[in-house]
Amino acid sequence: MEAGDCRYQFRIALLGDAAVGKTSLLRRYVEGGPGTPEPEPEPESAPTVGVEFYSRALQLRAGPRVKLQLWDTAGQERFRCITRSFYRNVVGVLLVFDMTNRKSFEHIRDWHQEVMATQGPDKAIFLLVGHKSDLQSTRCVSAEEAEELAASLGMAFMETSAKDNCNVDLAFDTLAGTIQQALQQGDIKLEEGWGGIRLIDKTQISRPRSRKQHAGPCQC
Ligand SMILES: Nc1nc2c(ncn2[C@@H]2O[C@H](COP(=O)(O)OP(=O)(O)OP(=O)(O)O)[C@@H](O)[C@H]2O)c(=O)[nH]1
Repeated sequence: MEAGDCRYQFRIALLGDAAVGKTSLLRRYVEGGPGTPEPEPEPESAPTVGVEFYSRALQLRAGPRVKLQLWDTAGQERFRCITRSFYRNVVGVLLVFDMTNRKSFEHIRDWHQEVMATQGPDKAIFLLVGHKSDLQSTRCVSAEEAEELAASLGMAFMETSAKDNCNVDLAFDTLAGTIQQALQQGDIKLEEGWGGIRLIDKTQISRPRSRKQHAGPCQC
């Protein structure tokens, strides 16, 4: 599906501690869409530097086609000055923790607070993601406590695995569907100068289905 067929662009960011699996989850989603071959495994997983961009077009079940512009942010603290500058212009956020890393779960409230402080309340739609669900034997966060946290922050919770390709499409599709619903109901509005949601110019030349760019070095 070409991005030129899409009516809206939704900007979505993945946030969470370093090494929780944000890049792997995103690559699995972008490269593992319908009709595409299985993604090549990463030769070695290098930490994200600043922010990297991907995109994928999606036909919403009850709505138009949308282009998801997906921002993979670095979890490392030293890149925070770059990643923070992107929060204001997102409409959707996947808050990702590693189910085998308790600290990454405990930091979810901080990540949520970071976005809320930048955006103001009621702007972004969040989804809490417990990642690496294939590692059940070393899991140290229960589904119940993750659901409790999600409910207290007003979002849904989902478990995913990039390794097993479990719930990967469902997580992104659910978030995009919730954004579309909020747009339809007027809970989120298209605003001049805000990049979270954009109407796509139909005269735009179609671009390749996915691409990756680097946002440049940290200026801290
Ligand atoms: N078992 C398992 N390992 C995973 C999964 N997803 C990612 N990993 C591993 O987790 C490690 C970190 O993955 P990344 O995708 O680089 O993590 P990240 O959150 O993007 O890290 P930063 O860029 O530093 O913020 C790598 O060794 C991956 O192979 C998964 O679903 N299951």
